[in-house]
Amino acid sequence: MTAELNSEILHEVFQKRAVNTHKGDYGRVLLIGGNKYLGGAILMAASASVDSGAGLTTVATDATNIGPLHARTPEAMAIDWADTVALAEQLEKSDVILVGPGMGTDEFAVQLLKTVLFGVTAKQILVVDGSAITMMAEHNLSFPLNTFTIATPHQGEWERLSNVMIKYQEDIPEMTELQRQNLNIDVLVLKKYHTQVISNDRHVELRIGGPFQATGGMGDTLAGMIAGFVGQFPEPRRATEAAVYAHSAIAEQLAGHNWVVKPSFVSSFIPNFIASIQTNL
Ligand SMILES: NC(=O)C1=CN([C@@H]2O[C@H](COP(=O)(O)OP(=O)(O)OC[C@H]3O[C@@H](n4cnc5c(N)ncnc54)[C@H](OP(=O)(O)O)[C@@H]3O)[C@@H](O)[C@H]2O)[C@@H](O)CC1
Ligand SMILES: Nc1ncnc2c1ncn2[C@@H]1O[C@H](COP(=O)(O)OP(=O)(O)O)[C@@H](O)[C@H]1O
Ligand SMILES: [Mg+2]
Repeated sequence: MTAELNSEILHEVFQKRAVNTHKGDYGRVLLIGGNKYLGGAILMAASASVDSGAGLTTVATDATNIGPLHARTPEAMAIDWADTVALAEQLEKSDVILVGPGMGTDEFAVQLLKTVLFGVTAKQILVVDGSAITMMAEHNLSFPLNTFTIATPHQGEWERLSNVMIKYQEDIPEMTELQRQNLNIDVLVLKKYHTQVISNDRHVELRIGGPFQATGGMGDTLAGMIAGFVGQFPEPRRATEAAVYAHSAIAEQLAGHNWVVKPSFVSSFIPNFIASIQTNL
């Protein structure tokens, strides 16, 4: 049976920060996404990364999103994703790269995704979400072999990627695991009511959270949290599990007095949530 992902993961992953550290010790995170129409997705991922505690967050996005990003999250840096020189420089120096939120699936986005997939190295961690997953499926692209890769599809995206309808996979966890291996995904975050996190050493299921999270941008926020967590905490499998748990734990707390929990509201409570666990360490 699939084990439950519970709050123990937070105590396992969250670590006190040594006093003599600096921002370079907490992850250089590059977030790639947000076309002219879906800029909000990458803005939400950016605030989630910053609020998670990533040391440095940089966003590569359509030029139209840069002003709004700076107005909303001045802590994040930005480049125009059409600037190939700046993009190559950021791709090289980042520890964690998230690609996909609000990226769209046009020809420019396909080429940009290919640049990322071919450009990432063994020293980096790649998080693939949203439109990037859809493009991987539509264009039969492979996840990179030598880079630790985290994929965060919702059920619709997972069906596209795995080519098997969810209803045939639901009762056979081994089937999902086989697909994960075949696709060369190191951590699969299969998002739904009771999200599953599947990696080579364990398969866990989230049993918190609820329909108050069923609102656009909730997954973009989770993707930014995962990027921020794997950038600063060791062991990316466990850090991903902690992000998945914290994301829904915060939403559940806020749902006590909110009918729907806005994704940006979740982000704004991440520092408070981590501190509340930290004080118990
Ligand atoms: N503010 C912004 O900028 C926002 C930008 N966004 C960005 O938009 C891009 C497209 O992402 P997307 O998820 O919105 O659309 P898409 O890839 O077509 O998938 C939907 C299809 O899958 C199906 N489906 C089945 N199970 C499902 C499940 N558990 N959860 C969800 N869907 C499920 C679903 O079925 P149906 O609803 O018909 O039942 C439907 O057929 C992506 O880059 C994202 O980052 C959004 O985040 C919104 C806010
Ligand atoms: N009914 C629900 N119960 C628990 N979690 C949910 C529910 N509906 C959505 N979520 C969570 O919200 C997030 C939605 O992700 P996604 O569909 O990618 O959103 P978006 O792309 O709009 O940001 C996932 O983490 C998912 O598990
Ligand atoms: Mg999504």
